[in-house]
Amino acid sequence: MEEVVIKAPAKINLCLDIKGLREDGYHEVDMIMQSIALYDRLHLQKSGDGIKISTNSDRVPTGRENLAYKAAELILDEAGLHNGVNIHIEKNIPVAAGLAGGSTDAAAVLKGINQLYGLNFSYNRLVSMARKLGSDVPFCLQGGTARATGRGDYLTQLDDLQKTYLVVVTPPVALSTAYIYSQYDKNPFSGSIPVTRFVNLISNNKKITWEEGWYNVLEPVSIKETFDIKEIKSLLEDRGVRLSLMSGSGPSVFAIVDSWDKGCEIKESWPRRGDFVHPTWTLKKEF
Ligand SMILES: C[C@](O)(CO)[C@H](O)COP(=O)(O)OP(=O)(O)OC[C@H]1O[C@@H](n2ccc(N)nc2=O)[C@H](O)[C@@H]1O
Ligand SMILES: Nc1ncnc2c1ncn2[C@@H]1O[C@H](COP(=O)(O)OP(=O)(O)OP(=O)(O)O)[C@@H](O)[C@H]1O
Repeated sequence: MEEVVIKAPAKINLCLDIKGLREDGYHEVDMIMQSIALYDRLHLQKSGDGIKISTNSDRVPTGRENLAYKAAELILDEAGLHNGVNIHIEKNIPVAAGLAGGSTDAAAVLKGINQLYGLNFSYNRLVSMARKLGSDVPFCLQGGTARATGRGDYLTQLDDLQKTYLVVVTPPVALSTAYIYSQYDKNPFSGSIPVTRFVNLISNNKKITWEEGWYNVLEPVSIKETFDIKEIKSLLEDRGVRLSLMSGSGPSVFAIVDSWDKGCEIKESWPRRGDFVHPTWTLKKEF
């Protein structure tokens, strides 16, 4: 095989709680993650000399800072291979938007190089590489619906949801995950999110029924940084959605809608010109 093309889906956080600060400086989280049908597409090609990144986006670095580059370097090194790879990232996921764009590209590179060079690394071996690359990368490797604890890298796979339609809205502002977590510490959430209850509800119903209490504790922090989030939430609620929530460290906001058509209707009538409005749906797990 000389070339592979891998789809790299975005994720949303259906809820996100923070339990405290860990000794390693990261936050202990408890969240439910969901992969969605909004994809980057990675084209991987064998090459003799080094790792090269190209992309259609002017927001994505093409050097060592790219998480896809780091993933390629790591897996080639673990395999003891001196060969290289050319990676073209067709970027569709908004950047620095709370949708794990970089993390999913990294996960796709691990899978892609495993296939391209026939390395036969086990899933568990890929997970341990994913952990080294970032907290969201292990989830991006498996997809579907999962509870994530620890740094976000300790996963409990949940049953797949029934196909659920969503709309994701991203304003044209980037938020740094590290900055949002650091701001959170100045005013931490005093309550607690009943994540176990939500996990049980999802497992019993195979869908999200949006009872009281679904929340992302980073949302008020990011709202302070950018008023767009509040405006988007109120526009979504005006359009009849039951609940809208910020994903990850933001600024993307998502809402469940009854049908694909409803998502398209929201997109077509969206009044804020600079926003990225994406009707989409939940995905099932990959591994
Ligand atoms: C906000 C989320 O996207 C929710 O899924 C994740 O928690 C962030 O995951 P990520 O982007 O893969 O994060 P990493 O690349 O591991 O870390 C970026 C920075 O975010 C902060 N960070 C991240 C994860 C975590 N559990 N606690 C943290 O405090 C740290 O300052 C870290 O330096
Ligand atoms: N392959 C990549 N795609 C997008 N951004 C990348 C990539 N590699 C490195 N980056 C850098 O990472 C930063 C964060 O981008 P990314 O899209 O991963 O954020 P995010 O979706 O908020 O992440 P998360 O939801 O995991 O916190 C960007 O500002 C960009 O400079």
